[in-house]
Amino acid sequence: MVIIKLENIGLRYGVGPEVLRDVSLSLEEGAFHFLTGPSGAGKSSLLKLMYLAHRPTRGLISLFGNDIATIDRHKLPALRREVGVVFQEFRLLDHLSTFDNVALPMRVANIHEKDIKKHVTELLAWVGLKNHMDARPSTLSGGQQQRVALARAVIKRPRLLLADEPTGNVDDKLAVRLLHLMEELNKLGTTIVMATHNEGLVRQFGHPRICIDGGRVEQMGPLRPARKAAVRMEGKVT
Ligand SMILES: Nc1ncnc2c1ncn2[C@@H]1O[C@H](COP(=O)(O)OP(=O)(O)OP(=O)(O)O)[C@@H](O)[C@H]1O
Repeated sequence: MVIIKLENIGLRYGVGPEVLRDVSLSLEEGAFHFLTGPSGAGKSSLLKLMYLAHRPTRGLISLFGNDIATIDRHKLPALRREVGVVFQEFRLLDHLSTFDNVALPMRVANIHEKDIKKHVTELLAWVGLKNHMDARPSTLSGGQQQRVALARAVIKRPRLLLADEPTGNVDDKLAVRLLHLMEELNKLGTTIVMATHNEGLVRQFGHPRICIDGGRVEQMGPLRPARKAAVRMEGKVT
């Protein structure tokens, strides 16, 4: 199944120049792609389009088989809830603790508190934040906040994960650990697009890349998953 499809997309901010031009791509369920390209190339803009945070100036987007231009606006929040997203600026809620930030998507989905406690505690331990569960995000380091943002994005095991440099603020060892977490999620069926400047990680994990330069997709590896997409299963992420 095609998870997201972009056809001849153009995007401009206000009256500025087009920052994305003639972008067409289609991602199959279970794919894992690195999104690479120089600073200012349009990686964040592309991820925000895929999250439906921006509307394209031209072209078509279809998410989980729904044409975004014609879909009933009331259905958009439900679609977005199937997408996990890590923004460069994290967007954590500072009036909530680390635990409550990560628990939020599960609470919105009315999951039982007992299950929330179990899953959130396990996931925060996995990302090395066991001792910071009660901390407010503003008291954490940049790398710690980034891990909270990633944990929040994956806790409900989204169908699609869009991660904008999710390892940009952590050391290499932790970056590899976070990549392993994303690989586990991918094996369980989540389609992943991860923007990164870290060529070492791209080489080590070897997923095909979507390379963007000057707003154009320059080069792409195979868009189908390298291995058979795993069936979605119940259970925990870690
Ligand atoms: N909100 C905005 N308003 C106007 N222009 C914007 C806005 N956001 C991004 N741009 C412009 O769009 C272009 C692409 O920016 P984008 O942030 O998508 O690049 P990027 O590849 O993610 O860069 P980086 O690797 O530095 O994060 C840049 O020229 C940038 O100045």
